[in-house]
Amino acid sequence: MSRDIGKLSQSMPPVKSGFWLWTDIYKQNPNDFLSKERPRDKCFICSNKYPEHSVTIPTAYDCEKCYQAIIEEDFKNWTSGYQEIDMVIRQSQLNSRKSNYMFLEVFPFNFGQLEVIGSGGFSTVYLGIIPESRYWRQYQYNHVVLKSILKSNSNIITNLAKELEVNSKINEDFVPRYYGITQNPDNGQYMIVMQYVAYGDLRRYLQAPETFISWKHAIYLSRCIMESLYKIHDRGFIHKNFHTGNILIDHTKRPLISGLGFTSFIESDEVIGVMPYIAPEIFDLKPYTQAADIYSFAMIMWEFSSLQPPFGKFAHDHYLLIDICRNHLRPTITNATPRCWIDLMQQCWEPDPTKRPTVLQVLEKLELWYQSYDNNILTENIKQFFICDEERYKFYSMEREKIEEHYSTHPQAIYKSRSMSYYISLIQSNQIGWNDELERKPFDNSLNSSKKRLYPNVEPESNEIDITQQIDGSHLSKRRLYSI
Ligand SMILES: Nc1ncnc2c1ncn2[C@@H]1O[C@H](COP(=O)(O)OP(=O)(O)OP(=O)(O)O)[C@@H](O)[C@H]1O
Repeated sequence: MSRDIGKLSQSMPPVKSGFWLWTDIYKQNPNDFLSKERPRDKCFICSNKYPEHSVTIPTAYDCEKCYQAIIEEDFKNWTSGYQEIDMVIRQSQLNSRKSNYMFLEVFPFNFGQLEVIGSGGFSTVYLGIIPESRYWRQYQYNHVVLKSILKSNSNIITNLAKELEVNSKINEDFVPRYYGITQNPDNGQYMIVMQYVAYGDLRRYLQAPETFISWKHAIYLSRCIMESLYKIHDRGFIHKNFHTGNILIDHTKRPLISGLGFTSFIESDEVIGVMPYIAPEIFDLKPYTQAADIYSFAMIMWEFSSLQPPFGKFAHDHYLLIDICRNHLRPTITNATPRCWIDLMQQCWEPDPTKRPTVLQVLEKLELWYQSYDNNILTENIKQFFICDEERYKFYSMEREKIEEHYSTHPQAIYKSRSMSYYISLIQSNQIGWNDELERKPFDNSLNSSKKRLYPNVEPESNEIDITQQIDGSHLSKRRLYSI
């Protein structure tokens, strides 16, 4: 998994950073291109004065006008085969100076032997080696990731162009870098070329044998995730498919948010996602709001507390969905969870989206806990995190077999994104309306039905702890909480 962490690419040319096109002028005579003899305050090609600074070794790239001209001149030398995609790539190259040299390109299909490293609901993900390029760019590793798009529809090219555009525009270090696009000549399939993120997705990271997720680390990761979500919401975006498979952990153990622009692959009003992370109102055809991402985050919080994916011991079918939407079933809270974490999580998974906190409110709490933890300020909350850490140690000191059993999921628990259209139509055919649903309902048989479908091998018995009393004001029916 941590293939070549820390091993930087050996193949970088010894020139300045940024967008660098291997133009003929450079290839034929690098000395001429990088001459020290030229004037340092104006462009040696067009004689325009540089805005404020003088440069040490003047190149054609120091002048905005000539920079654009060189890039434009090169447009005739490449194409993806589709004008729509070419336009997005061209724009990213023209903007690259302003966007911290984030640019897209069309790669020849030359990535060495590809190795499958993951798959999502709509894609297979491969690892390949850094390809040859017309440009120079700084890579973190010798590898890049190629993502093939499995779902084909009539708009595949438009959608691919949209995905590239959204991701190149975000241009922040909390998303994995998109490098461009390539096409496999054997089957004509298009693949997105992107940054290789060393530790893979958060779900995998949480369960890796070498990982120890202390509460402090859980708070740190949650805080970074919410910081990124804040930036996404602040720009008016909604992620819409926020789950631990879409959060990648880089070599510094910092989370990156992937899957943005993902919904562009979907027919406009189709709901796509992983059932336990989708806010219940979405199944009632309410519009996506930022509060839906907050609900998904509650599930991620639960995953940090239990070290299991939500509803992992359940089949992800319409029985579970009815329990979630109509009976407000939520994952069982483990007894090794600090009170403040439970409170925040419960606020985030409120059935009524208007009662959920905003991303900023969540972020403020996480920041406060992180700072207190880091500075050893022993508030009541922090003491609880310390106590719960002791339970963590006990969990991690169990035999690996038991730990694996804890992680195991029901064979019909599906953590890859898929269309929810079928389930939505079932929910819609149900007579219970959204407003009735918000009334506090007694536990009903349908909940028992999904309980019966728990994965038989992993149904916990001996270590059940009933802490229903601890859940203040909960409208949830009696829940059994399992120690980890
Ligand atoms: N840039 C990357 N670097 C390393 N691993 C990656 C990268 N992108 C994806 N992966 C791995 O491949 C898996 C599948 O990724 P993909 O984006 O196709 O699906 P996903 O994120 O699980 O989303 P979904 O199922 O919602 O489509 C991820 O969960 C992760 O383990």
